[in-house]
Formats: sequence, structure tokens, C-alpha cells
Amino acid sequence: MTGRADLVVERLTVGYPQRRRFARSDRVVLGPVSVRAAAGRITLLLGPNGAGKSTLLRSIAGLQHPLGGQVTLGGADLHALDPRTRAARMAVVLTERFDPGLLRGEDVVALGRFPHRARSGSFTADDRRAVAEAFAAVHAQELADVLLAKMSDGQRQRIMIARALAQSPSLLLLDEPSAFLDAPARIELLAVLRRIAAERTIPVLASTHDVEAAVQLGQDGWLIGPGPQVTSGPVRELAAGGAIGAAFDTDQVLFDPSSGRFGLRGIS
Ligand SMILES: Nc1ncnc2c1ncn2[C@@H]1O[C@H](COP(=O)(O)OP(=O)(O)OP(=O)(O)O)[C@@H](O)[C@H]1O
Repeated sequence: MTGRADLVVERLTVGYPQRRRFARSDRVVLGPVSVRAAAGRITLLLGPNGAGKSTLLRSIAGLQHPLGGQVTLGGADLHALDPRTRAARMAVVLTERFDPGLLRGEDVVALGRFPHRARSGSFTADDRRAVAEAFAAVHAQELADVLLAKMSDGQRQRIMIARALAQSPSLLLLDEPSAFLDAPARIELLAVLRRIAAERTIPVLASTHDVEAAVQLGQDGWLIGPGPQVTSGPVRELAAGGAIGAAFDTDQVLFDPSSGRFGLRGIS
């Protein structure tokens, strides 16, 4: 791949295949969706609960089969790549928890080098450099020797992102990376992801429930809603133009584009 490798989603339909007794009737969640995430920028995937953020993200990552359409990275069909090449190009951070056993921070981050490891299996100077850079990018050097089982949710999340970065990916996908973080840590995480996108000139696509932080720090957005509609554009324009309000407002709660915050109707 040469030059900027954008993530391009073309007419992607996502959902869940369902087999009834005599016929197949897929449950379509979204689509067809055509959107782009630019290299060097962070794109935030926004939408109300149940809108389809995880389904879309997992389908882009190839963790579930899309019902139709195509996903390319720098022009290459992401889903047609063999698993090892795909693992070397794309890193995914999910919210699902796993039992870390006796793994330390450094053991987990080093796992990110697996798709690049030499046939001999030895850990090279390049591998060591990639791991050190990944720790530095998320400011987690002090966690290298700490058991994952003894880390807080926020510390664990930083390690999982470092593992993804150690992969030296051309695309970083994250499902709800700020789910377990407090408000300042969420803002900090978005700033880190934004810097990673810029420094590595890769597309970073993250789903988030934190619309207010997204409006403050996000660059581009893919917004699901109202209904299955998907709108893309700079997050601030989605806010100012009323698209975020249209997707999220309820009988009780209103998004205020001027402050970028949600509030109760009738209370200012
Ligand atoms: N395994 C599944 N089989 C069938 N339908 C599913 C499955 N998983 C999710 N869905 C449905 O797909 C729709 C989208 O769910 P999804 O989890 O992608 O939304 P989301 O935007 O990530 O939600 P949240 O913000 O609550 O995490 C929902 O209607 C959900 O019920």
C-alpha cells in the first residue's frame, strides 16, 4: 500500500442471518451504508443504544459476515485478505473481557507482535521497539510489570490499546474504548487516539456513547439515526446542523448544539 490508506465502506449491509424453517430471512440492522474514514483522523461512530454501532464495527472488522457490500483499506478488499495479512494490517480493540491469568502488561502488549513475528518465532529488535512505542503512546510504561488481573479497568484499557498499537496496524478499530472510564479519562483517551491517528497516518474508527466528548474532541463522525439512516461528516457539523439532535433527542432530553451537551427539556 502506498500513500494515505483510507477505510472505505461501500454499500455495506449488516445484520444477522436468520433461518426460519423453510426460508432464510436475514435480520438487517443497517444498510446499505457507504462511508469513508480518512487516514490521519479519528472517526467516531455515534448512535443511540441498539442503533447498530457494534454490528457495523464488527462487520467492518470481519468478525461477523456482512450481508452485502465491501470494505477496502487503501484500495485492498479487507475481507479478502488472508487472516495473517489482515491481522498485520488491522487491529481491533473490543470491550469483551477475558481472563488474563498471570499475564503482565508487557506480555499482553507483546502479543500484538504475533502477526509480524519472524518464522523463527524470535522477538527481534523491531518487535521490542514496536512494544516500547506502544507503551509510550498510551503512557502506560509503569504498567509493564503489573499483572493484568490487578489493573483497574482504565489501566487495562490502555494496555489493550497498546497491544493493538504494537501490531503496527494500518487501521485501528475500537468498540466503546471509553466504556469503563471516568469523564476526564474519556477525554484523555480521545486525545490519545486522535494523536495516534495523526502520527501514524492511519484511520482510527471508534464507537462511543460519549457524544459530548465526541463533539469536543472528535474529528469526523458516522452518525446512525434517526432509524437506520447513517450520516457522515465532521462531528461539529453533525452537531451544529441538527443531525445529532435528530438522532438522539427524546420526549424528555434535548441536545443543545451551542453547548454540545444534553439537557432536560424545559430546563436551561
Ligand atoms: N446476535 C444477534 N442476533 C440478532 N440480533 C442482534 C444480535 N446482536 C445484536 N442484535 C440486534 O442488532 C441491533 C443492533 O445492536 P448493536 O449491539 O449493534 O447496537 P449498538 O448501537 O452497538 O448498541 P449499544 O449502544 O446498546 O451498545 C439491536 O436491535 C440488537 O438487538
